[in-house]
Amino acid sequence: MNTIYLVGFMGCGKTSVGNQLSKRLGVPPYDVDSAVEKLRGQTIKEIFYREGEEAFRNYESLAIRQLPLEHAVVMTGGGAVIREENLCYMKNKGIVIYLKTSFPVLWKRLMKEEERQKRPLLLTRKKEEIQALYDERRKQYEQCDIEVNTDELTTEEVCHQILQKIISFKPSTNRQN
Ligand SMILES: Nc1ncnc2c1ncn2[C@@H]1O[C@H](COP(=O)(O)OP(=O)(O)O)[C@@H](O)[C@H]1O
Ligand SMILES: O=C(O)C1=C[C@@H](OP(=O)(O)O)[C@@H](O)[C@H](O)C1
Ligand SMILES: [Mg+2]
Repeated sequence: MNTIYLVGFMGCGKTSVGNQLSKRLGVPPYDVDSAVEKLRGQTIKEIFYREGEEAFRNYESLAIRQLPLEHAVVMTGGGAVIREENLCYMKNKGIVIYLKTSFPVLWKRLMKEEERQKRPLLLTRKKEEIQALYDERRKQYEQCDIEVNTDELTTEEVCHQILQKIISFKPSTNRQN
């Protein structure tokens, strides 16, 4: 089985759906944020505050390349696609799935205090700045292989749609090995 990479903005459900999907497929889940935390022995929040976002992006890019290339579900962080080379790498190695969610729905999910506290960008930027980030990143997310709109779906339903869509997915012939 090709590795499945989940991408999309913070709060679209990559971590929750990825955990369910990996169970359904009987393969391990790899959350890139968790891999970075393990690599550095600090939380994402601590890394942002102590070392800065650029350092976090370097660890994130490294973690994506250290994960297995087969039989796995990989949940990226929302900013993993900022670096074009990360998106190219994932598209080349596996199937990239975009969990598409409208900004008002994301905002509602992210404003729960426990969700907000986990995400340094939400603690340091205003709503308009986060919306601008969302608009800016959309172009990158839209280059993925498969899209699933999560607005009206439960995480189980998102998982089900992914399973249906990957059955008929044909990888492009210009992949590089
Ligand atoms: N389809 C969904 N419907 C309702 N709530 C969701 C859905 N997907 C995720 N959530 C909730 O949104 C929050 C963020 O989910 P998470 O999986 O951490 O997203 P991500 O990893 O993409 O940032 C969690 O509280 C989660 O339960
Ligand atoms: O969008 C981003 O830049 C980030 C998203 C987070 O992951 P989730 O998308 O899982 O929240 C995490 O990687 C970090 O806080 C930065
Ligand atoms: Mg996550």
